Amino acid sequence: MTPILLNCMGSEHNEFIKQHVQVNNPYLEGMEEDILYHFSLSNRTHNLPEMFGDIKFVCVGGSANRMKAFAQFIHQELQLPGNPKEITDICEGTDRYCMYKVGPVLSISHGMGVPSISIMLHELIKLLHHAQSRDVVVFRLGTSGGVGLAPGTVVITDKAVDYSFRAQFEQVVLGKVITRSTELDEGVASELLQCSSELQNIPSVIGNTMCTSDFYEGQGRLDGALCSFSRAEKLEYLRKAYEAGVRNIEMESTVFAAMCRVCGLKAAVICVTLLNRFDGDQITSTHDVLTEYQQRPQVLVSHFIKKRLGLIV
Ligand SMILES: O=P(O)(O)O[C@H]1O[C@H](CO)[C@@H](O)[C@H]1O
Ligand SMILES: O=c1cc[nH]c(=O)[nH]1
Repeated sequence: MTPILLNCMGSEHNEFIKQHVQVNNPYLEGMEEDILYHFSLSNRTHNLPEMFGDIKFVCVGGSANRMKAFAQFIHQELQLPGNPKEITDICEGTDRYCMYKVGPVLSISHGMGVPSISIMLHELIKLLHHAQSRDVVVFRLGTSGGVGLAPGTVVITDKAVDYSFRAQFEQVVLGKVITRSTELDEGVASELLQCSSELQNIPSVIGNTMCTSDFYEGQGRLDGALCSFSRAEKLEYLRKAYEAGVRNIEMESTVFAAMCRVCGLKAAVICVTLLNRFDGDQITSTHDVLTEYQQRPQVLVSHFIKKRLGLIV
């Protein structure tokens, strides 16, 4: 039964709603088969409860290589049997996204930008629903441009905000704009900050994250193929963003927060900053430095998962 239809049916049902993933679409119920096209999976051809029913943590990030590396890393961290190098891509039937399952952890890539992550999230949320997964926490592990922070700082998002610093995501549906809230789970964010204080070399802050639909002009960069503003205008916009609590800029957080929230999934965004945007636009750190920065959100979330699983106190 689709939880959303049970909304007014008493406390037992409310408990069911809290734990399960709530797809928000009455038409799904009547479909004989649901093909998750971009994952190359279907609820008829695959036993989704058997494959994914035990998932408790989903980690998503833009790059396929990063999410494979994360899957191998968490395999080692959880000391699971088998060779982490031999983990296979569940979505190998498509080259849109990659997906690895490591015990109770799912690691998935989502590409760059709101349209790419939103397609992935529709299919992920339906997958978790078909699999009857319960009590799932979803993390976005990403990279970002810092606003007034030293490169390498990990930002745990308080609110995901749009270009006007509003905690909302606008989606055009049938020619009309639908606005959804982008607030994330406060408890998970503070648990993550606590985890960072227990680790060495993961400088972390809680702050707002601005989500844009472009890396260059959309983030106020002066180094794109097009630039329609002055250096002074760029710095003024970043100053206003800083005053509104923005500490980093990336390209997926608002739709990620909005979709997880509507579907009853606890979610967090953890992005490392690659540069301080007050100092420049080009990413000049060496490959090795950038690789180490990108591991920081992974180390933080691994600590969180191990604590939640009771593997460390
Ligand atoms: O590092 P990822 O997760 O891809 O995230 C950030 O990096 C990409 C831009 O380089 C955008 O997708 C942005 O959100
Ligand atoms: O400046 C940056 C760096 C990484 N990702 C972004 O979206 N912006």
